[in-house]
Amino acid sequence: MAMATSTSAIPAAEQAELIELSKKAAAYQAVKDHLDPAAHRLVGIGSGSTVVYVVDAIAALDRDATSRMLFFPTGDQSRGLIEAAGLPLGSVSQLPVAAKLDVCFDGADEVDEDLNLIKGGGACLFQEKIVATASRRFVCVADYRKLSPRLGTQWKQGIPIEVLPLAAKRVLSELENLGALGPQIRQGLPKKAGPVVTDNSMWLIDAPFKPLLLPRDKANGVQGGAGEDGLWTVDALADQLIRIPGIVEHGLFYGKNGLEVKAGEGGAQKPVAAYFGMADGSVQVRNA
Ligand SMILES: O=C(CO)[C@H](O)[C@H](O)COP(=O)(O)O
Repeated sequence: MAMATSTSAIPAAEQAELIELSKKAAAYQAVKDHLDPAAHRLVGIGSGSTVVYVVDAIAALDRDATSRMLFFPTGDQSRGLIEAAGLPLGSVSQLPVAAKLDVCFDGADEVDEDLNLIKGGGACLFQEKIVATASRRFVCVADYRKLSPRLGTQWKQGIPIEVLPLAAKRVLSELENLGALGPQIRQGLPKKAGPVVTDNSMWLIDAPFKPLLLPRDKANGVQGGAGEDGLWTVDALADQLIRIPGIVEHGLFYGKNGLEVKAGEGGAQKPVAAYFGMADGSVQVRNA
């Protein structure tokens, strides 16, 4: 089982620099391996700090090729990145349902052994899910801190859940009933007083759960998985969350990836590959 490399003995400033370098390495490698300038036309651009390097890597490619492409953002931040890089801007609202993006690149807060993800730490997840499911291939870019055996092991602040503001309190109780450990409405302080408001004018709840199981854990005799004692498999919890009235979308990306769905079948949320920049400067790739 691959584990995050420990850097705890390194001074904070050096650690921050290592993290930036690792994000950059992952992003450049992912773009090199998965964006085909000769063939690809429609490209999704996710949100977060690692995606900044994805856009840098794309902007450094041959302009004749990238000017023939359209780049689809997952929110206000990525729209700004695409525009600042002078790349052609698309809009998912104008993309026919039958049309697929060739590839999309996005970050994650945590990635498990089966490439299930937690996303939404940067308050974007709903449009990210739309873009991921609209793409043939979703490629995840991250640094070594995101590598995890099971979701909820490294990322302790909880699963980000986008909610309709008027339903937020009811959703908090429903989450507690499912076993969430102290779910909270995300607050904007120190930069904004009151709840964080998403690009879709919603609020966010961060809902910590015990680490989420994979189907094989149950087969291997681990108890729980369907909510018993607050223990869930990723799929069972994700299916349960989306049934709660007031939850617009949650930050679990799970189920199938773009290579697993049949032609005409949609709904692939998982990446086909995840690129992790490591503390030693290398890039580790987890393929589906
Ligand atoms: O889901 C996201 C935004 O809501 C990001 O992809 C996720 O938070 C990772 O961000 P970063 O690349 O800054 O670590």
